[in-house]
Amino acid sequence: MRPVGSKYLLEEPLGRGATGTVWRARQREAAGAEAAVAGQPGETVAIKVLKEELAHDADVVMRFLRERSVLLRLTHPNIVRTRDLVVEGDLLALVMDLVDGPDLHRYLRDNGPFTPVAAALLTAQIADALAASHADGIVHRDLKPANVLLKSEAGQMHPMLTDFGIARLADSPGLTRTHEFVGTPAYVAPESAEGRPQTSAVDIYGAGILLYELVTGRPPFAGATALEVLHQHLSAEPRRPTTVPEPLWTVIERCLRKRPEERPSAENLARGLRVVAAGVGVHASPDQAEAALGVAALLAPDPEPTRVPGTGLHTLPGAGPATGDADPTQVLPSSAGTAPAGLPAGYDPNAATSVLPSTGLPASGAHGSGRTGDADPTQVLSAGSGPQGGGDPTRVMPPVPPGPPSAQPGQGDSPHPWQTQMRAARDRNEQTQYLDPGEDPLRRRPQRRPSPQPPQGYQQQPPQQQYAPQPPQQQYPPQRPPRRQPQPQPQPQRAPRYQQPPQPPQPQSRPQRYAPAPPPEPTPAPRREPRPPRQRSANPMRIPGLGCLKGCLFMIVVLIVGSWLVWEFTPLKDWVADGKNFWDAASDWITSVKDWLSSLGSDSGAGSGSGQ
Ligand SMILES: Nc1ncnc2c1ncn2[C@@H]1O[C@H](COP(=O)(O)OP(=O)(O)OP(=O)(O)O)[C@@H](O)[C@H]1O
Repeated sequence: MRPVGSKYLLEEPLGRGATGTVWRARQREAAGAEAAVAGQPGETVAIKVLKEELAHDADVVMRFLRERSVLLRLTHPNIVRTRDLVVEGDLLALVMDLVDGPDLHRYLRDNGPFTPVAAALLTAQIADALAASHADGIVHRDLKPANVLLKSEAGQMHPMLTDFGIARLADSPGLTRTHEFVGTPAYVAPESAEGRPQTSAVDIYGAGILLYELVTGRPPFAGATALEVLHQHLSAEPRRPTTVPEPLWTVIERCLRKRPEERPSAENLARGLRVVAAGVGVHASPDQAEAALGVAALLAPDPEPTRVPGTGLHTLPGAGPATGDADPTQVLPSSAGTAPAGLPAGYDPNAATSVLPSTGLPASGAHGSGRTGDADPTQVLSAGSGPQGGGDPTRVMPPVPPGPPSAQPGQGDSPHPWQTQMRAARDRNEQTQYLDPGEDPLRRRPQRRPSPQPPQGYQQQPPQQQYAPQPPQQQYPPQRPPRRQPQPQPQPQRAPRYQQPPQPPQPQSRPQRYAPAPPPEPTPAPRREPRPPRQRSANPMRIPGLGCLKGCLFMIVVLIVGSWLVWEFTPLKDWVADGKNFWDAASDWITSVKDWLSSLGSDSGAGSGSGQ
């Protein structure tokens, strides 16, 4: 078990996606005031540990901190609650409520399509969640069955939308660059595929695709490659399957309009779906059936859709201006339709969250695995590799500053406010105690960078410079346009007439704003003492195979040579041996010593003999 911060212990991985790995985890102690939910020791939670390249991206880290209050206050009965955000070293993690149940993608694969009534009611709840988040200024941008978890409650399936804000966090210039989009090909709205400005209407498009898939078992647009699928989003009209009742088709068709401004608002979608569910069931009264047939009147668009900041800066080559008025039937370049080399056959359009380039790049092999280890992959395709692809799909691309750096508060000598926050967030977490690397999947990662040093000032990265991932504190993200101010709106609790029991009222807002801590003194990271070089023996001679004997031999040789030199080159030999050379004198001494020893032996022998 691996600790995350001081409050949580990772127990087992539940699944892996494009942005990270989700773990079942346990709370060690109650979280601090900065968490949305303090929790109890022993409580089980789910923790999404963001991928290393995200955690290393300064822009993502800053956004993680900046959006923490937004993510933490987003509460709705159909949204998986984010309880806490953890920054520990260079690890970023979202602590969520654990949902005990399959995700919708897996459920659909195992159980087949839903009835029209069930599909409409389930999607209505997802639309409720979208309405709440859109009202709070948050667009999901990656709505798909894999991001809907099915919580079992009193024998009912309760859809819970998850991964809120993740697309926004992952949509970093460092990872995606501006001419790409984040999303899953099968669920990507035409405007996202084209790089036009995105609004909350992209989620309605995703909901339409999801609804189609719920009643038919497959998404409406398929293809051998991700780009073929994108091509269809842009140009193909969905066909109504015979099993889909007309009122439900009306809703699907309106959600799948190419023009975002023609799609209904999330709130109207939810309302329309409930009317449809009431009117297409076997127990529907004539009035209800009549109302369902007139559902189109309920599907009014959102007059003020929530914008996704920073989108629509670039368009596809040949895709028209980024004005939102581009011809919705305009298609991707012709390279889009081909299946470039290296693409695995049987591309699963449902499975992948992608960062796709705008021009002919294939969907490469998936790398993730779902809870069951099946093909529930996510992929991040490399950008700018051209139609041939072949780039490292998870490559961290150089950040592209949108313009010349403007003087921002915090730039210069004093730390940026987000740096202060990040340092404070890191300080809150205790040092990780590491497990045996073989047991800890988090440690089986490529070489980690040295721990970031506290900032001393803002270093502007030259735009053309090859990007070497910088410690997060040393870079400031480009400034984004201000987000729409959240408007706390009471979510009307509808009384569903089917299956779903009324939802208990939820506390709507709990704005736990993250209070910036006073800037701590920049303390240099403790330097590790360099290890002394390993010595295999105390003897510096290193004569292989001789061990400690070599030292003795060395000393004997030194003594002999030294004695010889003294003997030969000083008057010593004349004083003590009448001018004999060294070797003659030495042999005389040895003979004398031997004689003396033998005389000692004979004396002791005679002594013992006389004693008897
Ligand atoms: N809060 C949660 N409780 C229980 N299980 C969860 C929770 N969140 C995610 N999971 C499980 O973890 C798996 C992986 O989640 P993740 O969000 O990373 O996958 P994904 O949606 O396929 O990824 P991505 O959207 O990044 O491509 C999911 O399939 C789901 O089964």
